[in-house]
Amino acid sequence: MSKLIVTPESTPGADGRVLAVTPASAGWKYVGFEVFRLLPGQTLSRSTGDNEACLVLLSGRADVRTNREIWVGIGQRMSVFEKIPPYSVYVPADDTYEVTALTELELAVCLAPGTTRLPARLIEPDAVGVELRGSGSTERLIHNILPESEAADSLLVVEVFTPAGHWSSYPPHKHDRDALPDESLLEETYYYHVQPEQGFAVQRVYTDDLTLNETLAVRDGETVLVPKGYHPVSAPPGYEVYYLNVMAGPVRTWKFHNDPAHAWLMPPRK
Ligand SMILES: O=C(O)C[C@@H](O)[C@H](O)C(=O)CO
Repeated sequence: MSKLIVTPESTPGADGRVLAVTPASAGWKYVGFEVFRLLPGQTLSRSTGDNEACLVLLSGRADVRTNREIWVGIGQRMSVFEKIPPYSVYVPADDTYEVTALTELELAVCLAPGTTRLPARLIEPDAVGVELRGSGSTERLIHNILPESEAADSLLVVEVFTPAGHWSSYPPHKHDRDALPDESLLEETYYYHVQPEQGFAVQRVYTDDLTLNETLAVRDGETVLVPKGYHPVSAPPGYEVYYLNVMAGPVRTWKFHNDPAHAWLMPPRK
């Protein structure tokens, strides 16, 4: 198994956690990522410490409380494949959160260093930027949950639906050099769901010199680490692919560089 794939636990821990990526486990500096599966009535309580957090209700409904705020009965979709934007909660560093599941809940906790103390806030579905990107067999649906136009210290969070037989994160691009204004350095995680769930996605992660050159078959519930390099994704015919991306780095901006070999595939800018 590739070191870039993180597999979930088959049984959740006592706190409901099925998957965890930390900077230490990934061998990088900024991005942390966890997935919890909570049963109705189960509560997850955490302090954010030095990190800011974006809690994404992937599926199910919950009450969410922070030090100063409470949101009751949030969440709408019961499967990511309903393809409606999710409810999310931004929690700054030095705060706490308590999530009580009202239904079965799949919760993603996206983490990165918090430097200021922005107020905690609810990100409602209406505030999520919905975008159709690409055309033909590269058309995919994007939900910009926490883009750089919205306040946060480090985190960028986006979810992508790739129809069966389509490609996304395509043409291949990378963001692994702190060389603004041309390119930003962002670590990235990809958390996958596949429908039907026996399917798989294919993701290639490679650098120009091919010292990193992996082609991964990724299953439902797995996470791919993208520490550097280009990282295109393909959804096989018959299998719809969902992923949630978390990105963070020294500067909170997404400036990517296309693989020059394939940049000709980029649609001309209008
Ligand atoms: O365009 C897409 O299909 C999604 C990607 O941009 C993805 O969010 C990513 O690779 C970000 O670097």
